[in-house]
Amino acid sequence: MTDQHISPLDQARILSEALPHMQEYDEETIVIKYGGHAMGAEDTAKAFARDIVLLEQTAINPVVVHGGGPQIATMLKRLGIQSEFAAGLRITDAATIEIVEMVLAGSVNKQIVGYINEAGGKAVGLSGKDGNMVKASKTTRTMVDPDSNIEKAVDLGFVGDPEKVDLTLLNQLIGYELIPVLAPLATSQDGQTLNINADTFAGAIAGALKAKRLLLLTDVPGVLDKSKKLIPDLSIKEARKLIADGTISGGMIPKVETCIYALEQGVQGVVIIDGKTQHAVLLELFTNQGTGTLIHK
Ligand SMILES: Nc1ncnc2c1ncn2[C@@H]1O[C@H](COP(=O)(O)OP(=O)(O)O)[C@@H](O)[C@H]1O
Ligand SMILES: CC(=O)N[C@@H](CCC(=O)OP(=O)(O)O)C(=O)O
Repeated sequence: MTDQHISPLDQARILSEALPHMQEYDEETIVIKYGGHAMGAEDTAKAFARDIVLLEQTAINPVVVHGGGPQIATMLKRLGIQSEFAAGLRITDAATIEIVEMVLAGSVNKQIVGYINEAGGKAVGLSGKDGNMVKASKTTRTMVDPDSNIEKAVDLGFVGDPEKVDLTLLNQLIGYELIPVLAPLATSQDGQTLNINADTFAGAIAGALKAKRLLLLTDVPGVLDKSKKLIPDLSIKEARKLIADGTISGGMIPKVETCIYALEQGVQGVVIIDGKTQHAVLLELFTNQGTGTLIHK
């Protein structure tokens, strides 16, 4: 696993340089959202799992929240079920929620758990339904109808916004040095399963845990400007402006909104980074080289 081009002395120096960062995060909780697009290559996914185990080993409490949008899309296509998005959220009917749960809480969740455990960690795969962790209410959104130009309510079906996070189960797991790996599903007050955007879910978990950091791993280097150049840092005000003028669109909107929410809930540092870069998590936390977009107050 060691890089043949780095001398043993340099390896020791690199480890030593990580010490102040390890001390900064000692006993702190860090929420890492692993996006479906970032999960692509097996070697990167395994490197990600190793990074998570390394965090646990250095007395950090990692909590992983994963997505799986592309993986859901592949399964729906295979089954011949059409799927559409409104305001960046999947319109989820009764047939779709079954597949969403099967893919998220089943194959995707168990694969990440498997990789972390293979790397020597003790991951526990759950969804927000377990232990009544996340209660959600059905999402309501309005959109402007292009024909009439009138705002209309869109029925997104079984899609939810987190309302309440119960930390009992998560705190137990963290206390026993187990690594929670969470699929973004929740229960409504009347017991229905709801599909939650994984960024929104990660923000709710990070906010409730008062996490020290929230890392959102995606498939782009961070927030890009109109000429596709990386924006290294962004204030809440600037971020809102970029959403309003359309520079930030699609799946980047819930991501940036999650960052704003998490900051307002007291999470200290929130970044969007490229999860396709090997060891993106270690680079971000244990080196002085921030790689993606830092969003701040
Ligand atoms: N300003 C922007 N900067 C970077 N990405 C953007 C921007 N606006 C829209 N996007 C899109 O957002 C995508 C990331 O969101 P998404 O596909 O939901 O990722 P994930 O699966 O990681 O949650 C990028 O691949 C890109 O196509
Ligand atoms: C309501 C809604 O849109 N839910 C998402 C949940 C998965 C997700 O968010 O995955 P990524 O992070 O990989 O995009 C969906 O069905 O695709």
